[in-house]
Amino acid sequence: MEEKPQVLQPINRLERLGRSNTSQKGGKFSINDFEIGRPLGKGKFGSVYLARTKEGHFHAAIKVLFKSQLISGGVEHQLEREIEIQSHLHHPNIIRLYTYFWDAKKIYLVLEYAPGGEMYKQLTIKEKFSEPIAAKYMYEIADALSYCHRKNVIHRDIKPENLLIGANGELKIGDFGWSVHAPSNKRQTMCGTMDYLPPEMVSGQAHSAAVDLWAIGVLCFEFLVGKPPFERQHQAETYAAIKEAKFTYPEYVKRGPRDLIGKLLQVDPKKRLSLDGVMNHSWILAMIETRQKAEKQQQLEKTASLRNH
Ligand SMILES: Nc1ncnc2c1ncn2[C@@H]1O[C@H](COP(=O)(O)OP(=O)(O)OP(=O)(O)O)[C@@H](O)[C@H]1O
Repeated sequence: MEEKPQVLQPINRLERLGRSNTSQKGGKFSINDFEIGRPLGKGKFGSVYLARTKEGHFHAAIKVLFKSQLISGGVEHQLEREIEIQSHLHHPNIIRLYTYFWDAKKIYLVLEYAPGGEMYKQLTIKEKFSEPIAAKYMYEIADALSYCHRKNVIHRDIKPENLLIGANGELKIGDFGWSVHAPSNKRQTMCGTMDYLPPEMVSGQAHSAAVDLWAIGVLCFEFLVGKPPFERQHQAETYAAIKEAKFTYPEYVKRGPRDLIGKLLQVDPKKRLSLDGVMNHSWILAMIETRQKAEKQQQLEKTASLRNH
């Protein structure tokens, strides 16, 4: 009997992509189970489309990757790890990977759809976030990473480009391409932006889950200022600044966030504030309370204006 696609089952058993490369078709579903909608974006190895299951009309984002491009880019193992890790993570601030399947040429990842789009785009439009919004995002990412670390998963590539926004405006970690199971003794060379690399990775030393603590310190700064703290004209200058955690705050950054960022951007990984410490930081708690009060007030005003009409 054919599987009904309305309830998407998470992956139970990861089939090696190496093997899938030789099989014509595989997985519980096929692309024929979906109606494909508008493109949501394009990555290095393929495109992402809005989609819904033909049965049950369940919305999802389908990432279509070309096997030939994955192979020529030498990233099959990275994808395999991304699938293996992401399929086991179930958290409100992490994009779910529901399932995947493949045909002769392509691999399809069926992902939770994030209607708010890219965090990076929002930050570009708004230039910088208000303190209550930045603090809410910081709480959410700390909560998601705390869940990952408990499962011995280190993300290693936290930056606005890898974050999406959910239906209720919540932060969602959307990309696990560089994540690993801890502990990782590997020296890693990474491509892309260097702005989020911690001192221990810049120096080519072994690293731990504390790399994610450094990255959310950089993220908090970028949320509030609109650019990362170690951005310099030349890469060598960025490296030098990272190694000494040397950066300055614009005047308008207040004491509360300075305290949090300073406690995360510690050169010694052992000295960095824990994720629990982030979630219980006085500035985060105060900002969340401010936001909740403002939302309550808005709700009251809305109810009152409805009553007056
Ligand atoms: N789950 C999703 N919900 C909504 N939009 C998404 C989702 N996943 C990806 N997108 C959109 O599709 C774009 C491409 O995603 P993809 O993960 O392929 O590439 P990327 O991570 O942005 O780039 P790269 O391939 O260079 O790492 C994203 O930038 C985003 O705009």
